[in-house]
Amino acid sequence: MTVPTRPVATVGPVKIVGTGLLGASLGLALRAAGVAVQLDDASPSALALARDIGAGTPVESGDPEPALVVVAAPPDVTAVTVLAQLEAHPDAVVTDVASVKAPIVAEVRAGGTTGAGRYVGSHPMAGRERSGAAAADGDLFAGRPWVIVPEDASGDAVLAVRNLAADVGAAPVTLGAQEHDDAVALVSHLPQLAASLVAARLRETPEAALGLAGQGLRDVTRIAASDPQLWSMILVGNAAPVATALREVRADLDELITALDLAAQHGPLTPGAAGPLASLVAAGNAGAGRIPGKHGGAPRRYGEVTVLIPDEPGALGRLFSDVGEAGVNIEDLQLEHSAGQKVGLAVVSVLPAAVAPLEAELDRRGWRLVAH
Ligand SMILES: NC(=O)C1=CN([C@@H]2O[C@H](COP(=O)(O)OP(=O)(O)OC[C@H]3O[C@@H](n4cnc5c(N)ncnc54)[C@H](O)[C@@H]3O)[C@@H](O)[C@H]2O)C=CC1
Ligand SMILES: O=C(O)C(=O)Cc1ccc(O)cc1
Repeated sequence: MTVPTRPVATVGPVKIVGTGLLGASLGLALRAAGVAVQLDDASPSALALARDIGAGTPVESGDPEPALVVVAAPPDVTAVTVLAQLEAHPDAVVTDVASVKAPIVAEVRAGGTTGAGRYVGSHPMAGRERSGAAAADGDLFAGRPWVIVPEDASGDAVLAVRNLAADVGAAPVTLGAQEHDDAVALVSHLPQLAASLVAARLRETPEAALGLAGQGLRDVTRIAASDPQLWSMILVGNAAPVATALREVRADLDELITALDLAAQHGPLTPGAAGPLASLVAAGNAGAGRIPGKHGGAPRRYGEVTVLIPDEPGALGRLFSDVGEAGVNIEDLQLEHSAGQKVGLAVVSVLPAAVAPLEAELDRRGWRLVAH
């Protein structure tokens, strides 16, 4: 049995319906906190995988009634699943974690259930570009905001969902449903489309050009690997705010294209060519500087140590063993290797406090470190 490491306010059992990335990550986090977790999924194989990674136990008839049900299914089936769970568990609080809130809150309300006061919409602002329990991570929610949308819910129901968020290390933030959807259009949905738009241009880019790609392209396109089906549901679910954001981008794009056409036709020093470009890059500086955590805001979860890896058998194994002997745990690893290069880069994510000692130890052992 998992031994809880800190006091937990969540009263179990917690039933998780939808045991993919979000559901299984939540199950892992709750199990680690010592809370009983029941799992349910429309897909038997998804359910079995979540069970096998330790996210909880598949629900069975005769199980104790859950105190809290978390619906972590795709957005298009979320409202109907919430309504079914409110009916199936008349004393339970029911929440969901879908990435859009206004249409789901409206559909639950329109469902005419007597249990609407037990429903609290929510959205952990934590995820990744992969789906399914295989990508689950019990630390996914640590330090991340978790939006709570009380609307018509009772105070007790809201408290249960706030406790859930806090117990898995997230920071509860209260918002109205539309307020949430307007905000995520800008901070989550527009970035997804921007990444996809840039990455889509690469389909026919010559390989020789792709071989020149550096960290900039990788940074901008990381989330282009997201699940198309999930994201199409999210985007149509938040259509009006996303369309508004895209129109604003289109106005900026039109200005940039006009300036570039001027430069292309009349030379780079043509009046009116450079100004709009500099303005846009400066506006980007100002916007990026406001992102919490990037420049002096909330701390990042991990620090990074970047090491040059010679392209020879066993080099990576040697690095792992040296990191292990330095007493440091590798939290994540990214490998960058350009075609035809004799070296690659290993970006090793470690706890922030381990960065400096690890760099010193790897340097002492002869590794070439790359400064950020
Ligand atoms: N992927 C991400 O980064 C984030 C996703 N979300 C939200 O979390 C929810 C789940 O997303 P993921 O875990 O990424 O998706 P996923 O694809 O990894 O998992 C979804 C699971 O729901 C199951 N499912 C589908 N229909 C069902 C139904 N009718 N009843 C029960 N289970 C059903 C699927 O079999 C699958 O196992 C979505 O609503 C999404 O908007 C929220 C924050 C981040
Ligand atoms: O990977 C990232 O940077 C994310 O921001 C993940 C994410 C995806 C979807 C959400 O609804 C919330 C968070």
